[in-house]
Amino acid sequence: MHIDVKILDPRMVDQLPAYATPGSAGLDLRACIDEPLTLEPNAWRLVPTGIAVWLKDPGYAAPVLPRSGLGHKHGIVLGNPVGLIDSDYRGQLMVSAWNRSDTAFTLQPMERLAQLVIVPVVQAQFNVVDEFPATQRGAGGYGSTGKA
Ligand SMILES: O=c1ccn([C@H]2C[C@H](O)[C@@H](COP(=O)(O)OP(=O)(O)OP(=O)(O)O)O2)c(=O)[nH]1
Ligand SMILES: [Mg+2]
Repeated sequence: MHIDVKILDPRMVDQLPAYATPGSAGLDLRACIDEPLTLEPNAWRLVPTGIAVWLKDPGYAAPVLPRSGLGHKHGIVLGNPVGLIDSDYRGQLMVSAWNRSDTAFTLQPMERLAQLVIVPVVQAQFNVVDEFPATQRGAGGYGSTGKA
């Protein structure tokens, strides 16, 4: 699949999003900031990535997810826990970086901050009905099937 990308920050010219390994699902997004950005405990900031993508086809979308290293080791996750890029969005990809830890963290310019995953999407049509057919689960949830 080919996706149109616009380079909004010249530093991204030779750093286009790329799969780090042949089996990678995520494309790392970089923090296109001019100087180091310190996120105090529980602070969050909207960080530009220097690129825009146009997915174009409503059959695709792109969740923005945290990187596990930053999230687990440093508490740097996303302010909107998962970002979602619509197929018709034409603006710069932005990452809401949230320091959920109790230690300040300094983000370096061009550091890989989050990852973009391109996924298929189904846009549903809704039929309004009065009843659903019975199923084994019914309305059970929240652990209704037990623990073991
Ligand atoms: O982490 C994110 C989340 C969203 N977006 C952009 C792309 C997305 O298509 C658009 C709108 O996002 P969303 O629908 O999640 O936000 P909203 O609060 O519902 O805004 P809107 O009313 O513009 O849809 O913002 C980002 O750049 N980064
Ligand atoms: Mg929206």
